[in-house]
Amino acid sequence: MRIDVLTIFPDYLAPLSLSLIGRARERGLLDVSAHDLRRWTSDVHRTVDDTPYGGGPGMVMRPEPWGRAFDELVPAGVAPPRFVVPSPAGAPLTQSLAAELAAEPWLLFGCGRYEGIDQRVLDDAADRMPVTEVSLGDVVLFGGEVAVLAVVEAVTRLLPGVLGNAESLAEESHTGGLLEAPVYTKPPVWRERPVPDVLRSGDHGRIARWRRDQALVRTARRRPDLLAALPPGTLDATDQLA
Ligand SMILES: Nc1ncccc1[N+](=O)[O-]
Repeated sequence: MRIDVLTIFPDYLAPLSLSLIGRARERGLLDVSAHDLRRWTSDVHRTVDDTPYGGGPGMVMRPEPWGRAFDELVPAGVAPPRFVVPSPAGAPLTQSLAAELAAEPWLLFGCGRYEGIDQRVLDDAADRMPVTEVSLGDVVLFGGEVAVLAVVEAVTRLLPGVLGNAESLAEESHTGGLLEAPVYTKPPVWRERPVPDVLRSGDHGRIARWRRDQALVRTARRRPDLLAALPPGTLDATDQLA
């Protein structure tokens, strides 16, 4: 997968060189480039923003640098990327959206700053590539960079070969629609708190049942909305929600 990020703070994307993502890049599974949007400015002050038409606080990102960046990065005649723009006005980032993005060969991320990006940038982009505005949550951040780190992590860990142990993909929260069960490791007792006996019983049937029950209870308590959204038939007669 090829990933390009347009930002005025390329250093914000430095964490993409660390850990699993860094190793995936070294192994050629990922090609990640952060581009300083100011590279496509044309004035001595390398201006990227201006005051909003119609008044209002703050500044808006001007369209010209974005347009020049698209012209260079996405020339006519090449299969275009999917343009992903983190924004509080975007669709919620979910595991299923991450899986959808993980199927794309090329993602171009646009990091908004200030009060946002001139709408004509998104309109111009939509003329040449699919555009997806995505939100990390109903909270306002300073800009899109932190959200890009989160989206890139959610997407790239789904790519074949990036995670060492494919097992962990199967047993995690939000994959089966439920929150995952609590996890334990050594020591068997810590500050007089024992690990639940069932987990040390070696009885894999009982362990799977216990984990499912814990996941159901947790989901019912913390995220009843997820329970309501479960596809029909997910819960069976053996599932207890209390
Ligand atoms: N919530 C956000 N605030 C600013 C920029 C991007 C955001 N987001 O969620 O992707």
